[in-house]
Amino acid sequence: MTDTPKEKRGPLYSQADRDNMRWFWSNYLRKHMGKLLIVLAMILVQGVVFQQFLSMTENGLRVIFERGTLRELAMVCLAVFFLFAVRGLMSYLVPLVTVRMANQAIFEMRRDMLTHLMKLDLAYFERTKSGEIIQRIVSQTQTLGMFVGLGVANAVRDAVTVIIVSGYLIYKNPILFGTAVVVLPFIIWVMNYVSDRVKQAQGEAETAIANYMNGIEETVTGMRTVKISSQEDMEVSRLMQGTKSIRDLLNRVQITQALVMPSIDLSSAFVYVLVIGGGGYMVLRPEFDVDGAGIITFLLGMVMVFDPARLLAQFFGGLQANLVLLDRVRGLFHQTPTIADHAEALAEFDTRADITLDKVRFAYDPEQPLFDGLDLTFAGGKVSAIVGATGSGKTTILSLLSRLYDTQGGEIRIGDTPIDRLKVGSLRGAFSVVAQDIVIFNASIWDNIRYVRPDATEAEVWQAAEDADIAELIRRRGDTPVGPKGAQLSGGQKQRIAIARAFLRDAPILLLDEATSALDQATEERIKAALTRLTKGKTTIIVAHRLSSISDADRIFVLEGGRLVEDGQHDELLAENGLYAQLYKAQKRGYDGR
Ligand SMILES: Nc1ncnc2c1ncn2[C@@H]1O[C@H](COP(=O)(O)OP(=O)(O)OP(=O)(O)O)[C@@H](O)[C@H]1O
Repeated sequence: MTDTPKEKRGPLYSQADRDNMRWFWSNYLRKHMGKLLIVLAMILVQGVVFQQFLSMTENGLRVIFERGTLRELAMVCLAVFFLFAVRGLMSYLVPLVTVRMANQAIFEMRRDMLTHLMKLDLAYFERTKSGEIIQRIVSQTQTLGMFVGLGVANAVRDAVTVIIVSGYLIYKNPILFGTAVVVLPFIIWVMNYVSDRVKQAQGEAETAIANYMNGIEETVTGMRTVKISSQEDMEVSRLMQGTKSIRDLLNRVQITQALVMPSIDLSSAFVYVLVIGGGGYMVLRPEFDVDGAGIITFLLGMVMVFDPARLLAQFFGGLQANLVLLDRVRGLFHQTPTIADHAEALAEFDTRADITLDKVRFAYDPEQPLFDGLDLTFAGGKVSAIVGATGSGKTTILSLLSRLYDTQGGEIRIGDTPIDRLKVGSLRGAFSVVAQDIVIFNASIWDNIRYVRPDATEAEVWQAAEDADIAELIRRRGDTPVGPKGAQLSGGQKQRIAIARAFLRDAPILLLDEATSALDQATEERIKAALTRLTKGKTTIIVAHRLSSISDADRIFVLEGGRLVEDGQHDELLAENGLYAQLYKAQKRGYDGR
């Protein structure tokens, strides 16, 4: 899973890249236009400082070589010092503004990402690796922020310096400058080559890192299985494959980027030779009217152009990598939820009404439909149970009721209202759920229970904890967090937290999916009385394998391979002598040891 497939190489500055930059600009930067203009002004001052420095140096050299006095020389030195002090001040002020601006942009982008993430369908999280999501929100946004905050500001400063100083050099000696520019096509070619390769390698590196993070997460969270099966060495070698491909990819990115500097150095050496040779020739030939001070200053100017040009070239290499990141980050916003509020969605509905599945069609995998026209009605205010072999679709029915997935045909109604005409929040607010896969956060048991109703009073939380028979454990553990995913708790303790949540939430529709399967008989008996109180007057749907625990349900639905094969009360179903009776007898034999 840590293999990194070779990705298709996209064009440089593609339409998508331009769209992404426009998106970033209009959402996160344009609002800081005022500050950006101030930054630009400061950057212009920095460029002008260099031009002034050149002009003063030329004058200073003439003072030295020709007619100068010590006083004049001192004045030139003072002025140069002043100029660089101004440039230094700007170098401090520019990041002061840009860094805050970029961090604010990243802050807002993360806020938008998290908000958007919460809206996405459950299906998105089932097909997307968590490492990929974490990487987008944590490291890719961070790198982008640093790039925007410092990288772009420096690049603008360097570009301004190159333009102003080049402009000045063209003005002073267009022939010599024209000679120097011959290296430009070579530099552009190198830059394109590097950018192209960086873009592809960066894309592959990001995918490899996402897989890697996911692999580590799987290993760490599955450590119990790893240890019991003595697979530590296999896990190390599996993760080392990812470690290796990241090393190789980063080598590729960075070694390619390292091509930039020597090519610029080579070009600058070429240009300096041209300037010294060509300039020297001009000084020696009277028809050019150029003196030594002019040539030395020109050479100094070229040095001052090449240094920022080098950084600028490096910036364009980095820009490709960051465009890849921007594309990944924005990719999250391209994911759209399908389960969302209808334009005229209702907030109020009769939560005690019957719940009807009417010709429901649903498939996780289009090739293998699970329900193909399922009809059944859960009576409002009564206890219904769904039984059937594993994989027959029991949990899926519960998921469809609360719109964790949408049906692909037919409809589900509460009373007369189809559930997709209700506000998703109102619909889900009507459910208390004890699910099979209980999610426990690394907080105290108390906080874990209160999670489903943060406004509950202390007394209400204690009451729910007492009802679920977990209060004693809370008293013993106090505020100690329960470990990642509740690792320090037993299965039964986790289940009791989930039951306490259902008590605390006290919503009108109760879904219990194998809610007491991990409890010992004595604890189950203790909780059962409280659960019976809880279900009073509520529409309750219970999924259970242990048929003895649902024998007093008002109605039992028996599923087989996504089809409803029987329904009725316990005694009726036994009398029918069908699938339910078979399952019941098989379990009874199992318990009796016969
Ligand atoms: N998120 C999912 N993505 C793809 N397939 C799924 C998903 N969840 C369940 N399935 C498949 O759908 C079928 C029904 O699953 P479901 O969990 O509803 O069965 P169940 O009757 O509740 O089983 P169990 O008694 O084992 O809990 C199974 O074949 C399962 O593999």
